[in-house]
Amino acid sequence: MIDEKGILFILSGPSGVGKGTVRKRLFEKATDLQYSISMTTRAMRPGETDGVDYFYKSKEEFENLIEQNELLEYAKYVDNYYGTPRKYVEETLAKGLDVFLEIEVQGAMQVKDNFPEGVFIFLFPPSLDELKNRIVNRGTETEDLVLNRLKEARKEIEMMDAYDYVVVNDQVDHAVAKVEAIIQSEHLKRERIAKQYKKILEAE
Ligand SMILES: Nc1nc2c(ncn2[C@@H]2O[C@H](COP(=O)(O)OP(=O)(O)O)[C@@H](O)[C@H]2O)c(=O)[nH]1
Ligand SMILES: Nc1ncnc2c1ncn2[C@@H]1O[C@H](COP(=O)(O)OP(=O)(O)O)[C@@H](O)[C@H]1O
Repeated sequence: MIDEKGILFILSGPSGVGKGTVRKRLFEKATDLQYSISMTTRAMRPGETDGVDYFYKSKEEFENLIEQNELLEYAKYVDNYYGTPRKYVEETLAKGLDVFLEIEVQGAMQVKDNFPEGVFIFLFPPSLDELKNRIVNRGTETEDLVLNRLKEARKEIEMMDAYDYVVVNDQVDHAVAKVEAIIQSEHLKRERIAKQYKKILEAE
């Protein structure tokens, strides 16, 4: 059978590289992708909406979701849990729609175990100095945490080999264009495979 499921795209990379920024810009343009809204225990920030930016959960609620195997992956990040709802992803893919995840690296590696056929995109900083600048400028971390994040980033960058694509986030628009090109080329690849499969069937 030809796989008529949608494609799962995973955008990941070190903290501060610009995952959220690139994802938001992409979704201002792309309409065919379904963004999987994550669950989190972190507090809602001003301007955020429950069910739009995240589904906000208490620690107890989140731990229940883990126990009931409701999460495709989850990770602890700065003392808060973040996770991807399994049902939404599986059901949306089954409808033939593409799903897009924007998650940190530990979570992406768990998705890889469950969905090796997913398309894994690693967002890469132009340099470690620039990564540091972005973390500092974002202003959400103390100096100690910035150093911690950079140490983590070095380890995360070593995981790059597990990904299908690497996109340098030099300028947001350039990075978004590259992600769009990846999505388009993955579709073409699918179509080509489906055509070849049809030919083989017809020849039989
Ligand atoms: N593993 C995992 N990471 C997530 C998920 N949702 C968001 N993240 C990541 O969690 C990190 C923190 O996100 P957030 O609290 O919104 O703060 P940000 O640092 O301003 O983007 C980012 O690296 C996100 O990519 C998820 O469902 N699973
Ligand atoms: N291409 C870019 N050039 C300059 N600054 C950027 C770029 N992409 C993101 N940023 C900035 O870097 C900081 C971290 O971006 P963010 O999207 O929060 O990263 P992540 O989601 O990977 O932790 C933010 O202040 C954001 O505005």
